[in-house]
Amino acid sequence: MSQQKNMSNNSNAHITFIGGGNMGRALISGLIANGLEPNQISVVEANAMTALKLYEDFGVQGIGALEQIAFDFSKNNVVVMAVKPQDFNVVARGLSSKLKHASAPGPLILSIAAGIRLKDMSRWLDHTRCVRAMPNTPALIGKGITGLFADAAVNTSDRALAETICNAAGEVVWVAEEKLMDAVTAVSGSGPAYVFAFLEAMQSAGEKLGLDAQTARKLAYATLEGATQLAHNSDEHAGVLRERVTSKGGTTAAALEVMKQHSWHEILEKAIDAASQRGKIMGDELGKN
Ligand SMILES: NC(=O)C1=CN([C@@H]2O[C@H](COP(=O)(O)OP(=O)(O)OC[C@H]3O[C@@H](n4cnc5c(N)ncnc54)[C@H](OP(=O)(O)O)[C@@H]3O)[C@@H](O)[C@H]2O)C=CC1
Ligand SMILES: O=C(O)[C@@H]1CCC=N1
Repeated sequence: MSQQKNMSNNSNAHITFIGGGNMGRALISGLIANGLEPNQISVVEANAMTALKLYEDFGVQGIGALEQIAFDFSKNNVVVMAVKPQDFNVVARGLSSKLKHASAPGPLILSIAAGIRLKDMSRWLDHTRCVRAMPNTPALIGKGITGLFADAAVNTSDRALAETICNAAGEVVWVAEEKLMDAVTAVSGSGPAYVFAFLEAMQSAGEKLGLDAQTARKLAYATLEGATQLAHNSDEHAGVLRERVTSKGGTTAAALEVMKQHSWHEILEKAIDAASQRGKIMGDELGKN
């Protein structure tokens, strides 16, 4: 069930994105669709073409570089750090010099960067009003899910503000320990890519069996969407739903047997574990700066 809250209630909020690439764009799209006015959002975006496209599509004003920012540091201000993890340190240190001039408590900083830990971002920013978020690209159509983590220093109203922003992109879950953000990243942050890879394989398998590309695509996409919604709306475990499709000695059993022989379940678990490990390594390495 959707937990979305309408952003139009946040009439004073101003959200500045630093980075308006794939994920920044997806979140901006969700926020605008949820009632935030374009003049409530700014984007600091190094790539002029990316910034122009955001302006054309959403009416959101682009700022070429951090140095050109003139923040109004009122209480509702939020800065979303949406640059690549490798660029985070430099951007955070640049932002830190701006934050020094802010009246307390300064803006809420919401980081969506994979791996970057709160203690490191707080150190680089010299700022503790920080929350970590891990959204995913279905945010573009308001169907995302975001994992959130904040440490005990972050108060209830800041948690609510972070949640409201992320709700514009879809559902929200909080995790109790920061290390679980790597698991969230591995399951749902990266997750759409696994699903798209699955769709690609379903479609190409259909084509190899003689279906034209359009028909194979339609069958694959509708099946994924229908099965996902069925599972979502059901109280039963996905395994029970799977068994209902699997007639004894039938076609599904033949397919599942091949998937079992190739350790499909284990492969997916290993892949998701690799993503989580990568998040931890990125956090360890980038945190040394
Ligand atoms: N893509 C996804 O599905 C998800 C991504 N994330 C996280 O979101 C963050 C962004 O990822 P994603 O959107 O995919 O990356 P992108 O590369 O698409 O977007 C980052 C954007 O920031 C720009 N940029 C780089 N340096 C600066 C700077 N100093 N000031 C302003 N803008 C700058 C980049 O420009 P240029 O291209 O010219 O370098 C680029 O347009 C990452 O930290 C990632 O971990 C989280 C969840 C899901
Ligand atoms: O691939 C990545 O590192 C980012 C984080 C989650 C999705 N994309």
